[in-house]
Amino acid sequence: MKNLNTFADFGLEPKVLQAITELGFEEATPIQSKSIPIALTGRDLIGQAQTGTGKTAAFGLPLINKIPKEEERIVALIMTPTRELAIQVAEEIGKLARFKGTRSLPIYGGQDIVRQIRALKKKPQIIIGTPGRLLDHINRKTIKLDDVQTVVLDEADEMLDMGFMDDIQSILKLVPEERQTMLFSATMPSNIQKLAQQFLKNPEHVSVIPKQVSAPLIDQAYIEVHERQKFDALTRLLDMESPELAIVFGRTKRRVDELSEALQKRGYSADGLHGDLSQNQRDNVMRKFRDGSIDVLVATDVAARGLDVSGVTHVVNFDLPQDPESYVHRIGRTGRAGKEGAAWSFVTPREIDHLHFIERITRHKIARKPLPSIAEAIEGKQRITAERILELVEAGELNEYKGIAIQLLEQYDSVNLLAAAFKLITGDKNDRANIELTPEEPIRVKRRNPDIRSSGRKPSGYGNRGGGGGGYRRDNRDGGGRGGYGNKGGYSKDGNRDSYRSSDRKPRSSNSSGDRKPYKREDNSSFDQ
Ligand SMILES: Nc1ncnc2c1ncn2[C@@H]1O[C@H](COP(=O)(O)OP(=O)(O)OP(=O)(O)O)[C@@H](O)[C@H]1O
Ligand SMILES: [Mg+2]
Repeated sequence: MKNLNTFADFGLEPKVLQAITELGFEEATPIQSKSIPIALTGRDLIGQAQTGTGKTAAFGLPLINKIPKEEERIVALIMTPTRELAIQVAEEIGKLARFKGTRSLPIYGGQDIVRQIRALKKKPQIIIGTPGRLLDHINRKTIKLDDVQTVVLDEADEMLDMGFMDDIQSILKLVPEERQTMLFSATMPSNIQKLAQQFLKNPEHVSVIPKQVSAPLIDQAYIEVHERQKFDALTRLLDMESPELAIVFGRTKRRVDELSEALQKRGYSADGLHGDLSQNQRDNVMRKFRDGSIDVLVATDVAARGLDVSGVTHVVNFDLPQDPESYVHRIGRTGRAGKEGAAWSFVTPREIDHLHFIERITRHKIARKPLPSIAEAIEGKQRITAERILELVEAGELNEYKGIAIQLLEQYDSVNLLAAAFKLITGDKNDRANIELTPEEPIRVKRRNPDIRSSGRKPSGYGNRGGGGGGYRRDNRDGGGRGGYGNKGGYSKDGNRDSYRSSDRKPRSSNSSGDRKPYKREDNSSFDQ
């Protein structure tokens, strides 16, 4: 995150600078130093920068700076694709606005609407919301957008994707034409340009994506496994690597449920997140993950975009994602704000082509690593246990336990005693717990025209992706993750984005069989700058 600019260079108000200092931001990140001056002029903006590089503050700071304290109307609107992201962005805005006192409010589906209406009476200046619930309030006339001067679409490519398009159009129609509109994401498929033409006026493009689109501090690896080996591979990996916090992505809701239950059975502190849970459950899981009371979050793509949880050292793609974008965003939950991270993907033999496709589009070679051995897993567990024991020794406060230790040491030698203690702590009583996951179909890329190559820096791909065949059986998916090729969608209107079969869904394609329309990335430049 090296940059020449300090925040003081932008002419931000002292109270805004004070918040920045308080948060410990020393230098502006490249996307911040490039986009803040432009955003402050009021120009429209399309901002692209790698995951975890501070895009939230890049749009948040100019907003906060611009809004007069005495403003009583809603003058800014930020839209996000998921509820968790709306909550998080609202929190970050809240921190940045702490000294200035700018009032912001998250508005998302699943939360008591009466409570939201009450909060809206306190005259927030910035609303951060998911499209469905925003529309709900607009229809009830509890939110009025007549005075909105700035609109931000966070995760713009996701937001502008088909599932949300109609809602966003309806919302933006109600915002005065004389406004500033900004789009941000780490990935900007080229079709976003066309969509941006509808919503933006002569936007400035700010891109700080170097050659590779995924964040540079993420060590990316894959393990070739058969479907039935995946669970053991995961537990060995978790044991070997002992992550501080890990996010494990599964393809469907059923997968996430089964996997988080199986991990719990084996003694891991894990829980699942997907769109079929109640908002209360979702909030609880996120709270537990953020405060470290669970170490492993198992999630569908609902957690792929934007989430910023410090301490996430590992991301595991238990199932490969369909889209390279999704891969970039999923692994971007680690390696944030200058920290390092590790991303592991499980790839079944039939998915190797798909992995190469992801490599090609993201312009990054993913290293192949062997399946961790049982010995490595045991060694990892012992290492982490030893570290924890030593931490306890350093911390002292062991008086209550010293009596028994002394007694035992009178009878047995210390090596045997410690070894037995290790066996007790690390030996898995539940190793034999019978775990059977419902198998998922492999993701398959239909053979593409062999002529297709990267031309210059343009990756090949989307336009030629197979639409027919392959994919997974949709009925089998239990509504999780993304649709097959023809249907990237999977949002309900309230940002509950993986509830695929929500009744209010507007599927893009009426075909439900293998003959789906290919997911339309107009050309191949999805990671173009
Ligand atoms: N200038 C800065 N210096 C240090 N840390 C920063 C700075 N700006 C932002 N951060 C922190 O970096 C983390 C990542 O920021 P943020 O969530 O905005 O990333 P992002 O670019 O939006 O990522 P994603 O594409 O995944 O949404 C946050 O914890 C944020 O507080
Ligand atoms: Mg973000």
